[in-house]
Amino acid sequence: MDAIVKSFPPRPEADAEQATKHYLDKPVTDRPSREEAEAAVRTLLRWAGDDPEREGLKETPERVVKSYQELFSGYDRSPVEELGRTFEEVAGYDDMVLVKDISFHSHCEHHMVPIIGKAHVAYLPKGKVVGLSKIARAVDIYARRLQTQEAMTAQIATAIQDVLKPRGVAVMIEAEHMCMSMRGIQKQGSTTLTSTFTGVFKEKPEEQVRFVTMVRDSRNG
Ligand SMILES: Nc1nc2c(ncn2[C@@H]2O[C@H](COP(=O)(O)OP(=O)(O)OP(=O)(O)O)[C@@H](O)[C@H]2O)c(=O)[nH]1
Ligand SMILES: [Zn+2]
Repeated sequence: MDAIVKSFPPRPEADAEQATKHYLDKPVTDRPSREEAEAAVRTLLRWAGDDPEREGLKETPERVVKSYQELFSGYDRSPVEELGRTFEEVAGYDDMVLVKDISFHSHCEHHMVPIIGKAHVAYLPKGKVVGLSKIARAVDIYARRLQTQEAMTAQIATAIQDVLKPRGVAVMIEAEHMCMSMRGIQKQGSTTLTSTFTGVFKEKPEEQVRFVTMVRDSRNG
């Protein structure tokens, strides 16, 4: 927790509770050196039963560490910062904004194998809107961390609710977990659906229905 607090200074106006939430938006841990990370990959290669010194694997630890930097780049980026760039000139538009079929690749925190899916994110604006790409960026940042689907769904909704303060947020994620298809129970093609609602979406079931219908309709169309 100390490392987290030090790494991400609070905005001056934030009170203590908000500030804690804000830090958690961008977790930071004490990182090993690149050399230590490469040594860990060599250990795993040996654990898998191969020889890290053979020609084809010589540069693999370096490649794996580089690819981890990309696959887990979400730890170095802040969804709150991305969502902070809002604008108000939308001619009074205050109905649902839905960004659907945002494809993502994540990794499950239990097995560190891929979760591949799509996120559908909607909000009901109150005064201000956010650039559409910023919603997809927020999804991407959370996806590029170790995740459970439930946590990722909640994190996206909370970030949009906290930063944009809209009348409500709806998030639905559908994903395939490779830890269920490649190993373990080995069920290919099963999809997990999660959804979460805040504000008006939470209070009014008809708004939830409208969200789900729009997600489905846009898919069929
Ligand atoms: N709720 C939830 N579970 C997940 C997610 N990703 C993976 N899991 C599950 O996490 C569980 C971990 O179960 P454990 O019994 O601790 O680990 P395991 O022996 O590898 O489990 P099996 O996958 O059943 O072989 C499994 O049931 C996975 O299917 C996720 O995003 N959400
Ligand atoms: Zn898993």
